[in-house]
Amino acid sequence: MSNLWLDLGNTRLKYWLADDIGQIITSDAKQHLQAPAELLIGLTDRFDTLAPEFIGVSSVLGEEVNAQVAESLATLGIPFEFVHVDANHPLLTSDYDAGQLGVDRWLQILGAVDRKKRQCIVGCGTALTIDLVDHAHHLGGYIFPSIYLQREALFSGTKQISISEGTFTSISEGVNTSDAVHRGILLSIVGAINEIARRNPNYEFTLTGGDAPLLAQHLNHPIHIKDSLLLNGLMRYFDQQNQPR
Ligand SMILES: Nc1ncnc2c1ncn2[C@@H]1O[C@H](COP(=O)(O)OP(=O)(O)O)[C@@H](O)[C@H]1O
Ligand SMILES: CC(C)(COP(=O)(O)O)[C@@H](O)C(=O)NCCC(=O)O
Ligand SMILES: [K+]
Repeated sequence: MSNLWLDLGNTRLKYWLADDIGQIITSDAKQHLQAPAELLIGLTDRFDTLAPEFIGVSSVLGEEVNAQVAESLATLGIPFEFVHVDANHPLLTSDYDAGQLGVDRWLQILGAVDRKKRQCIVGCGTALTIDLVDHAHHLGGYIFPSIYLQREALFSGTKQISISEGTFTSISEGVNTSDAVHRGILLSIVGAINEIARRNPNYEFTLTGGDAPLLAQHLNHPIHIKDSLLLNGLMRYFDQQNQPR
């Protein structure tokens, strides 16, 4: 008995194949280059051989793409279900507009939620999200452009800044355009997360998403990195056996 869990984000398609006690058998993350349904078709042979009994899907790609993805999944002849935010879930309540909250943010919170804790969940994906959860009640949060989106915005929004390569490794002041851009962008995100931590001293911080390891290096307080938080949320949502790691 195995299940396939899909996370369709704005940059990458992630999938995990897990057994019925939530142990990961195989997983992968691929940039879908704005063609997730086509990428999925390319993966159907792999999914066929993995032969899951069920496919749980998280997608923030909108109804049109979701319909294409559903069409690709239907060719597998395996039951599948897209997750929708449940404002009255037994494990989690929220002040956020349930019709607007990204299902990935909601599942990341569901994957971490602990009613004995005050938690800050930071999603480090195409958009960077910060969500505050007080004893299993979601207070709300913030959305920022990721470091890459910020660099693209500077590139397209200015005449003289044509920086499109480079690494985000320091928040010390820069002495050339490329360093000033990369350090300024990194500082904007790291500074925001540190400010949220300063304002919420007794919150436990958990980072997830592709950029979590990069950002974590520059934070000046203890944090947890959990790269399978959304997966935990999917398994909890579909009521699979899994212990929060
Ligand atoms: N322009 C880019 N150049 C290099 N890597 C990028 C770029 N944009 C995104 N990425 C990488 O893709 C990953 C996106 O993280 P992920 O959590 O999968 O995002 P999402 O869930 O939004 O698809 C990150 O690891 C990030 O480093
Ligand atoms: C904020 C997001 C774009 C993050 O998505 P991601 O970076 O994981 O691709 C996604 O959660 C989303 O589309 N949210 C809808 C708007 C909201 O949460 O208010
Ligand atoms: K968009």
